[in-house]
Amino acid sequence: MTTPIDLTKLPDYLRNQRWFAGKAWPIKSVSVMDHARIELPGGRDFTLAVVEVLYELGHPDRYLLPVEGKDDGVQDAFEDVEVLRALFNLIREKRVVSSASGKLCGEWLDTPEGLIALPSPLPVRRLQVEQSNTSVVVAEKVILKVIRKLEPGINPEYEVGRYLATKTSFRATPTLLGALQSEGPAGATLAVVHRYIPDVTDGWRHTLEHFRRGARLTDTFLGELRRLGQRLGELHHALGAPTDEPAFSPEPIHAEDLQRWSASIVGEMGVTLNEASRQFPELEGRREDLIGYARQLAHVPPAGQKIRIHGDLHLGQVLRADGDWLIFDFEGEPGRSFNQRREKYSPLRDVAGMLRSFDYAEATVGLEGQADGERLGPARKAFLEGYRASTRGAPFLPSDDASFNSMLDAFELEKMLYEVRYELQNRPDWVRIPVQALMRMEVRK
Ligand SMILES: Nc1ncnc2c1ncn2[C@@H]1O[C@H](COP(=O)(O)OP(=O)(O)O)[C@@H](O)[C@H]1O
Ligand SMILES: O=P(O)(O)O[C@H]1O[C@H](CO)[C@@H](O[C@H]2O[C@H](CO)[C@@H](O)[C@H](O)[C@H]2O)[C@H](O)[C@H]1O
Repeated sequence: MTTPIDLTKLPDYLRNQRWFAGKAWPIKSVSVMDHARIELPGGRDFTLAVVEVLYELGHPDRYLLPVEGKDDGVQDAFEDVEVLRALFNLIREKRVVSSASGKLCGEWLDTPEGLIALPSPLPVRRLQVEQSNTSVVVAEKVILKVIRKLEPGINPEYEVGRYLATKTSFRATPTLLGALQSEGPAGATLAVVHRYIPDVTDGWRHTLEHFRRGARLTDTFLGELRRLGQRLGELHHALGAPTDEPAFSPEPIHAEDLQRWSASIVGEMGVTLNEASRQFPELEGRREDLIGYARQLAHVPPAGQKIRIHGDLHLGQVLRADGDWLIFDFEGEPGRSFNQRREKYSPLRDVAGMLRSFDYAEATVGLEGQADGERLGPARKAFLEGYRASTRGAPFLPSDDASFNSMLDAFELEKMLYEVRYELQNRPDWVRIPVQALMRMEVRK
């Protein structure tokens, strides 16, 4: 199978794409790992290729490259909605297409939600949001997300979505309906399909709206945050239930886990403070206290379970629809490998992620000029009340408050360090938000 891709043009082409994450590094070479030709109506076709980008330094990256057969250079085939429609049909019809070194497999789940009636011809519209992937809404009922930057291994968004849809009754999420997988040496999840939720707003925008209203949060909004905590508790019950699927079966937290997590936070602290303290020298003065904080985790009496978790929970990962919350995007933290993201952890890591998000919301309205008020404390309290009420007695949590709080503090610290690294790389103007949180952190007695 020959590919119509002109490899000499690819480095320049890639550097000009919004979704290409390697803009800062000189490219050594680009090669096609696998490619498949997919037919379109009217005798046309397009090529779906997996390309590997080698840099002069560092690890190679893989990208999904959809190209239409043009002579005048590389043309992104996703500009053509017919191409996205064809990909969706491939998934919906569970088709298998041979590729140069493997195959592409469309998968549609045999669940009640999968029995969705769709009109013909299929109306397809692009999602009007800034994103690194490419999403389209099909018939206002489903959303197809084609993934641009590919990671080898099992994609947790697919794996967790599939598990929730087929093995649990948790439905406070846009249900996974299907996926496109490539099999062979370039094996990866290329696309996922979920139920589309109309008229949603994300939790980040919704929370900012409330934080902007004044010094105090309304009882109604605090009730909503209690409900958010409850929904997270329900997610953890679903992910923490006994199962014979090894990837999801809960495991006891041992002293070695706590020591490993503690050591990992100490290691991340070293890397993060070295990177950040050039810009924020005041952080150096906090290094010892913060290390002490991370070390406390190693001395928590082992209790509770490690389970699969959301892994990157924040207000942007929850949707508000019909007066309730949906939790979505189970991809995990983009800075970690799929294998790291698929590890089991204490569910308190998700709780910590959401608590950090309230701090971001408070800092954001502060930067906008909103006067200090009584927002952050009550928001945290309401969310934690909801979470604790729905997880009372759950085997995945430590039963005593002291352990619960020490673990939560350590995971909040871990998230702050991650955020410093994330912001340094992506939004330098925002680094001060997690840096100020690190400066404020107090050791709980
Ligand atoms: N099932 C859905 N229903 C409605 N809107 C959605 C759904 N999934 C995602 N969105 C919207 O699309 C945006 C981007 O989705 P996301 O899966 O986070 O893409 P990416 O991984 O490319 O950032 C979300 O912030 C949300 O506004
Ligand atoms: O791309 P993802 O949504 O998976 O997550 C990454 O980007 C997030 C920013 O969009 C980042 O979240 C941080 O900023 C949020 C406000 O924009 C805030 O609500 C979060 O608490 C804060 O962590 C996330 O960490 C990163 O993984």
